[in-house]
Amino acid sequence: MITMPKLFIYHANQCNPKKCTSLKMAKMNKAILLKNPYKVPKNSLILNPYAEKALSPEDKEIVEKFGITALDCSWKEAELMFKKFKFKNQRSLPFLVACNPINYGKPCMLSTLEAFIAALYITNFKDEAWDLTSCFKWAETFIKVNYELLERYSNAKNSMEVVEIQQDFLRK
Ligand SMILES: C[S@@+](CC[C@H](N)C(=O)[O-])C[C@H]1O[C@@H](n2cnc3c(N)ncnc32)[C@H](O)[C@@H]1O
Repeated sequence: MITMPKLFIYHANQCNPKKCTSLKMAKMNKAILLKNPYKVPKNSLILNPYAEKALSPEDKEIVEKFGITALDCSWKEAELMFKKFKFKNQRSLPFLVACNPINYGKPCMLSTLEAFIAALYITNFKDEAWDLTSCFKWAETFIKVNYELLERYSNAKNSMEVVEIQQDFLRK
């Protein structure tokens, strides 16, 4: 049985609504859309590409208890947005390649949907990660292309080991 952790999205309204993965997730009842950044649940795990600490399986408890939050904004505004709001449990995702049509093939610039899929997979909510792939046709490809890395990250003990796996992969 699937027990999807709560997924929150602060939606900054900077997207093309036809292509926005967050709006689709909300429409499919996979995530809760927040219009006010101050309503972001303060203990949830915040997906921040600029955070110093990498997400690891050690974060499973936070995810289970408080859920995951992403900030859906334009990549042009993203760094500034994350500086503006002070969140508690901020984590970056380790090296993974985007498979969404806008940033296809680019490392680390994941869509909100891909970021949630990766976070769930690495914290060992794998069935839940696969379940989210129903939102877009290309989402399954994201897991398939990154499968080896996602598996390795999901077997790491902690954030340090996740970074070691990433370094080892990038060296080769
Ligand atoms: C910048 S928005 C762009 C969203 C795009 N409009 C869409 O439709 O998916 C993507 C969000 O996903 C999360 N995200 C993406 N890549 C990430 C990474 N490498 N590490 C952590 N979070 C990431 C962050 O919350 C980020 O703000």
